[in-house]
Amino acid sequence: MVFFSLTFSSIQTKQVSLGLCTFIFFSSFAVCRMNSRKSVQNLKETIHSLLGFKSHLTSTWAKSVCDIIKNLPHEGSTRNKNDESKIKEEIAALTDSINQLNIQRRQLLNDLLELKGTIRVFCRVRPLTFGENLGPVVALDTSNLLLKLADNKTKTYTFDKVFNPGSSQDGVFSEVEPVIKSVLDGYNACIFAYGQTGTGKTFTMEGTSDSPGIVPRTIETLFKQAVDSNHSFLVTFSMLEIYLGNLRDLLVPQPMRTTDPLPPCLLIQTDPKGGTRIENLVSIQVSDFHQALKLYRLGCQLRSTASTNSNTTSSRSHCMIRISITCFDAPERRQETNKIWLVDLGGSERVMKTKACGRRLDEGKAINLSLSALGDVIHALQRKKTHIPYRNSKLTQVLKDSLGEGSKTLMLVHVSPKEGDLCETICSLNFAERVKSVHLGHEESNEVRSHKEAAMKNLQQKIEKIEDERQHLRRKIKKLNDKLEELTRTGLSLEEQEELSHLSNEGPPLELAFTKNRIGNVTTSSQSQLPRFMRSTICSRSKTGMEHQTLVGSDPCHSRRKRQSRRAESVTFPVKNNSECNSDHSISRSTCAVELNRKTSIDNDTVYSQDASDCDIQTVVFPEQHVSQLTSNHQRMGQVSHPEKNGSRKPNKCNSTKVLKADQWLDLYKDEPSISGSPPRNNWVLDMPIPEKKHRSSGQKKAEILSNEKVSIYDFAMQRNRSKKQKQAALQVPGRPVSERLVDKPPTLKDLFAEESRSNFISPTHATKGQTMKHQEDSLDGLLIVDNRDGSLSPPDSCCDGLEQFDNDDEFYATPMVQAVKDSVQCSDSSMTKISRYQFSPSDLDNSISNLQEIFGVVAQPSELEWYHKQVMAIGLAGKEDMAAYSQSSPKEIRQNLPKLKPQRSLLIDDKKQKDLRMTLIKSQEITQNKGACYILKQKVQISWATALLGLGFLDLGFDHDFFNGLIL
Ligand SMILES: Nc1ncnc2c1ncn2[C@@H]1O[C@H](COP(=O)(O)OP(=O)(O)OP(=O)(O)O)[C@@H](O)[C@H]1O
Repeated sequence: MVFFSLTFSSIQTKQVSLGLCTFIFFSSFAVCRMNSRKSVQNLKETIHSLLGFKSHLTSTWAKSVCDIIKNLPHEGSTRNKNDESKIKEEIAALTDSINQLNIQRRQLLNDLLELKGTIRVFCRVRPLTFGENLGPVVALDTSNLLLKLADNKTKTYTFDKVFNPGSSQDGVFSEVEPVIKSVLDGYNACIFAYGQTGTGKTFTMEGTSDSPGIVPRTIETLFKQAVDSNHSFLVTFSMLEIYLGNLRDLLVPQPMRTTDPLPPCLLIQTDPKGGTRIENLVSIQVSDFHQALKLYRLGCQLRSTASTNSNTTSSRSHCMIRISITCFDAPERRQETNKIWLVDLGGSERVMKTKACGRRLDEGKAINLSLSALGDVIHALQRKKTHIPYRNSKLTQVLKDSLGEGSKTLMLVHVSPKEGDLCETICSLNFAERVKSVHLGHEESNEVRSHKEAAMKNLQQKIEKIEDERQHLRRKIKKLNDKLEELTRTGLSLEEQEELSHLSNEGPPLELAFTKNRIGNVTTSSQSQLPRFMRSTICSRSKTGMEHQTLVGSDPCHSRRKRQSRRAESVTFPVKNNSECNSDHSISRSTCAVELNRKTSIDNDTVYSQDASDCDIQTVVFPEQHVSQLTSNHQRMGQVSHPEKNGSRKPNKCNSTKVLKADQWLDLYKDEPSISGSPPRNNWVLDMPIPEKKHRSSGQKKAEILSNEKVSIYDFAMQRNRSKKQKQAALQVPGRPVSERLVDKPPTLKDLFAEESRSNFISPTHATKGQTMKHQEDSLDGLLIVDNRDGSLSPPDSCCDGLEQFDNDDEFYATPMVQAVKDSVQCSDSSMTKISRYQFSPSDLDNSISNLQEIFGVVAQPSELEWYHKQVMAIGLAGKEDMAAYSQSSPKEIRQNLPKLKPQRSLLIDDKKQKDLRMTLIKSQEITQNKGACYILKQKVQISWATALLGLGFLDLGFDHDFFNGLIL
């Protein structure tokens, strides 16, 4: 009545009309409700007459009225309850049937896989690339591969499946899929990509954005199957690599500075049940395909790759993805928790062929060793040997519980079609032969094989039939669930619902309005569809219970904060949460990552605390050992875990589970370029320690090298997909002992010499306690040398390591020498210019020395300057014209002509001084006796000289040639 009078008090006609209509409507509805079903039927006419009465009252209006009716408090109807219980019974019966079908399907699938073999080997031939000719590998049919050997000989290999070069990713995955399905049935599984480097292992596993590989497809299939299976699963994702025999977590952010703590080592442990556990490996709970894919891409970016002769983005490690699945409400599964490993093995390579050296060689050797260990293990398993050599490599240790009995193993051997790769192809195929079920000498007869194939086909058909039935039942259950939802939400019986939905058939279907409410991206609420004056106030809302009913009906664990859009978009899969995830536990052991992203983390805390009541909480499972460390981080981040609010969910069995949203984990990488696209692969590795420019003693140097070694695997860690700018910034971090270098730019001999010179060099002004400056009057003609503690002698400066020609001049200068002078006397750049001018001007030695003295005053001793000068002149013996003249001569002629060389402009010194110079140099060689810095100096000069001559075509002039002898003669 209040409403009525308020409405009538309105002056506007329209509102009066609406109010009148509403009044009439409510009255009629009340009467209808009182007069039971018949009255409800009359409602339609009543509303239609009202619509006729006021033509501007549209179907939307009618629908709004329907909404109100639906949300009116409904007096307990027994009919309702009967409907509900009937539907529930039906659903239960159908679920039971599905479960029965699941058991049947599981059994059939297992029989099928047993028939196929628990260890299966596929072979995939890479397509020819541009410029490659047809090679010796021919895929005869779907199970035979022909290899053309020398002398017209051929060999046929038989595999469970052969994929020719034209095979698609779809085709490959269809063969892999049964194994993935068996994972949901509780079996452990391993899928390997094996083969020579550059044959397409990563292509098969990772794929491209256009044709995704096995890993993304597996993740998708797992989630799809999980939804279909009618059970709730907890899925966790981990990713690691085995690089040079070390395990590295690919989901943990890398420390950016040396002061950042290193993540704890990954340790392989065996639990009492014989299962393998990797201590400290991060395991992130994922609730849908997209989250898992993001983590996968993140891991791919951190993987170690490098450019090799065979592949520009060669994987230098074994990349291993672990997806663990736990299901608490399916006792018929083989085990409660099981896992699948997806392994992109490092490429096998013949180091002789790849000509790898240094780290590439070590990587190649480590990969080959572990591959051979893997071959041994699978071979032993096939032969059912009593001893399985799991312990021979980290790879087989990690996979121990996923390779044996009750596990499915799939090996995809990749071969190259190239002629030049024949040897590697034979090696790969022999490896495949070794691990496959059907061994030479035990080949099945054609009859047995055809019988087996028929049986497999039969099983396959049965499975497909069951799949269809399941789908049909699932659709039925879905319909019933929808009906049930409507019942509980509206309180109307099924018949009444039908009536009402019929009423609103002029506008959008009634269901749509509610669906829109549930699908958060259309944020329209039922309220917004009402005429404004009919919308409930805050007080009236609580009375009608409209919102409450809507929320509860649509999503039992919906947050009160109404963040519908996010949920509706992301949650497609029932995920269990861990009730024991309480605030005792914390977030991350990667303190460095937390530190680096502290701000982000704190920001996220707020979001997290809101989200905790939602169903889509993601979990990071950490090992117990790090609880204390995690706790501190957790407290720092201010995150609190909330126990699961959904009572139907079972308690978590992981004691050491902490709660963190996967999104937050990904946020730790927010500074990295987008991880949403296909992971770009680049060639950055931390390859070599870059020495600092300061002068160090050999002791200091050793200490630094040792400390660098302590950085362990993180020296080599990839910081992929970073912009050049970021890399440079990283290089400039003070105190950083290691830095990144491009693999395709190895340090040159010159770099190494320059580095060695710098590290050996001790200027007179920088001589430390252990070193004394001696003036060797008698032997070295006034040369100032450094007497090192170990008895070796060093000149005050190491000499140049090459000659350089100035653009505007016609002379060769030893520029590093000039730099050395600059370093030792600590002169400014302007003085430097003067040095070069004076030192190489056509003046005599005395002039030069006096000029130099003039520049440096007391800082540099005359003898020191003289020493520099003499050396520079010795190196600058040959001018450009002479070089050109000698380009026509033989080495012998050059050797003979060297003494006749006219002194260059910088060698205008008198006979006595020339003699002194020669004496100095000769004595220098004698005294150092081919060791120490003088010897290195001599070698460098020889190298410089030889380089120059080699450049002119005198290739037979080696390093042994005594350049100084040539001078004396
Ligand atoms: N089936 C295929 N279809 C199209 N391209 C392929 C196929 N197989 C391989 N490739 C291409 O060959 C190149 C090398 O492949 P990939 O990097 O996957 O080799 P790999 O075996 O993983 O090498 P490595 O062991 O050195 O990491 C890539 O450019 C890849 O796209």
